[in-house]
Amino acid sequence: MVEDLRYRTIIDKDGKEVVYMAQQAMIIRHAKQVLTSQTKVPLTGNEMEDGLLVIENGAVWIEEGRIVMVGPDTDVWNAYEASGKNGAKVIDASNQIVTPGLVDPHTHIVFAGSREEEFEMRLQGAAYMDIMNAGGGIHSTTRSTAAATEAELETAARERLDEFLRHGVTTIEAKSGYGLTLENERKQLRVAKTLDESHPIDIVSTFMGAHAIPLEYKENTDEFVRIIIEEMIPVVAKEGLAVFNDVFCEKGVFTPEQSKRILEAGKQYGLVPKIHADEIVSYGGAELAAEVGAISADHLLQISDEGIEQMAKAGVIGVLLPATAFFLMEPAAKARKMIERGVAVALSTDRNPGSSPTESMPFVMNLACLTMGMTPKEVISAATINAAFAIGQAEDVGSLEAGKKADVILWNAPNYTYLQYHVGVNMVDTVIKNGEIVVGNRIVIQTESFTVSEK
Ligand SMILES: N=CN[C@@H](CCC(=O)O)C(=O)O
Ligand SMILES: [Zn+2]
Repeated sequence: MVEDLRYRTIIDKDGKEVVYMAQQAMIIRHAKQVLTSQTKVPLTGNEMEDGLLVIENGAVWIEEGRIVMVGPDTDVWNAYEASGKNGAKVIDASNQIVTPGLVDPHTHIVFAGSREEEFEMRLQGAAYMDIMNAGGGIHSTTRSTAAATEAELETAARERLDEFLRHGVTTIEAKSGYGLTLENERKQLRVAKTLDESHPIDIVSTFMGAHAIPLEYKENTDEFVRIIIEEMIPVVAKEGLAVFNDVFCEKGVFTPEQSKRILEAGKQYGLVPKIHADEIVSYGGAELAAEVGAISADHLLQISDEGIEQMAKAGVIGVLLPATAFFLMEPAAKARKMIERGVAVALSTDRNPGSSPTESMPFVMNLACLTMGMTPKEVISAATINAAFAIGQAEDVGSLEAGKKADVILWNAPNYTYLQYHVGVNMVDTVIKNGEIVVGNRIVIQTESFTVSEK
């Protein structure tokens, strides 16, 4: 059957299919507030607060999947009328706020199984690392992922992506790391690639063969490091399966010295370093991130003062994962200290089956305020533009600026503070990806005779 490109089918919140007519322009009008930023570099210090622009009674003009103009409603509407065009689909956002599509810069979404039994063990006092060292944790998910077919992994990850989308995320990073053999790492990365090509969410892939030391290499960890460097990285890079190379630099996993070798080897093949740093103990991961020129260092629950200084100096983005700290019942990262000392902070779910089984960036944003003392404005900067910088996508996403992808979220909230204050609910009303409504069932006012009909 030939697809009729004049029509688009979307799934509304009740799971009902709605058909609407696709057309060139879309204008979101009368938003209570449009939140965006305009910057060529990650926002740091006071700029995380002041760099977030609040346009009262704002509008966004979209054409062919890109943003044409953002500003006060009258300015945008006058410019549209002056352009001599008509036929735009107009969305009334008068009870809503509008933000860029959220960016999640740290996820592990391609895996099989779940680990609720470990959750129960932890509730009874077991430690996350002890469970892993006893052959559970990451090893347990590695076993279930090895047993799953590519199609099964794709189905499971697609459901997670749908949940992300319903929570306002339009771009994510996805790591491998539940393979730990070349074949199984490639399997995960191929699934991420397929999903990037077939799901509305854009996916940027990270190779993370250095996620755990397989049990059979426990006594000879350097041999596994050699395999990653000599056998995995060259193939993954050659096949174009990843942009970034990540290491779990942690006591009992990869030492800073091994992590450095793996990250430097990735650089030789064009893979940009990222690091899981200072999560459980202070281990020099932040300092290493600065030394190797990592784009980001993530977790940072136990970062040292020296690590903060060096990350700020080297321009390494700190990706903070407050849902992970919350779920592991650990003290939150010191976001205030990092922001005050000049580290650009981004936020992420860290979606994975062991330490953060959530697809909700709004929940992460709530936690960032409540457990790390970030302000509502800082939180939006961290979940949009700084998150986009943390995965090298800021030229295209992370803010509502002319020329960028039209990834836009309409929230059922009267102002940006309410978004953080109304805790634990999903206030996403509409998700627009590349100029198309992909979540939501909007009342659309037509400026011409276009129709919206239900199947
Ligand atoms: N800490 C290391 N890796 C993941 C958890 C992976 C898992 O437990 O399955 C993280 O970022 O939290
Ligand atoms: Zn992680």
